[in-house]
Amino acid sequence: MASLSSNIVDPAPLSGIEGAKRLAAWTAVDRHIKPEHKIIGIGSGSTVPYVVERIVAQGKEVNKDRVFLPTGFQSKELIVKGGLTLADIDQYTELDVTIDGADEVDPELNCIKGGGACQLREKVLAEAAETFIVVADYRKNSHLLGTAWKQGVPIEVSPFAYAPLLNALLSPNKLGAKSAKLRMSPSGGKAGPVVTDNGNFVIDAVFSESEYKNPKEILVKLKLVTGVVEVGLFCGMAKVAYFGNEDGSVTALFASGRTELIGKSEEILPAKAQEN
Ligand SMILES: O=C[C@H](O)[C@H](O)[C@H](O)COP(=O)(O)O
Repeated sequence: MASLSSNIVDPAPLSGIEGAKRLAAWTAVDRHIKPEHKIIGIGSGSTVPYVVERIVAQGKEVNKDRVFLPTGFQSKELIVKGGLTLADIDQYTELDVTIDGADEVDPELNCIKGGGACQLREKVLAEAAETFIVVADYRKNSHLLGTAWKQGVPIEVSPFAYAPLLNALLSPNKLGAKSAKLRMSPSGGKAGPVVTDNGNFVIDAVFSESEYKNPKEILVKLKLVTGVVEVGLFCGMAKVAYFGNEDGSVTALFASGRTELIGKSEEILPAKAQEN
């Protein structure tokens, strides 16, 4: 198998949270995007640009035979601007690898996703991939969902069904969320609710600690509600989650329960070399 590291050029160093995101993203790309991988899913959020950056750095030669599937408008832009070949799930129904960010990840690799309202397409590309990898900074590495990400589970809902869903979430004898609200556009944006890439609304619902201990149960009960398009709980999907740490190391959590601490720099940031 050809090595890719000789094509990789180091950009300017980054520190803090951004540095941690980049470490996680680069480690995931170095370990999981190999020359034989031709159909690749690109997730959404602020960590994923570093994924694309590292893939682009693998060079034109290896990327010319690959196609990249986006999970939304943002990743589509990243793919196009990176000079990579854009494709869609209706052309390629089976992917080699999908790499995506997460809002929070528990020790069993259950994830809350959808902080950027992309969970539907993200889940489709995660499910269709042979390998689904999560990348995040250390703040997302959590012992229990709902402790680091407090704004709730993002639920994409058909606009027609949002009011009854909100009512059911807030009713103790129905879905019994602790709180739930329709996600609104931030001030200065469009007045009114956030509208997803699929034309739907998002409700963020907070659940109790005991419920977060069984995220799959929350997922199943929400998915049975008519009008719910997708729930931002990814259970039993990721093979590995990489968390960039403040000290320049990366923690890898595997679906098997194994944890690996990947040491600083040399392995992760290969020496400057020639780009194609
Ligand atoms: O809808 C958005 C996605 O699920 C993101 O992957 C998630 O919000 C994590 O984003 P970030 O990398 O910005 O923390």
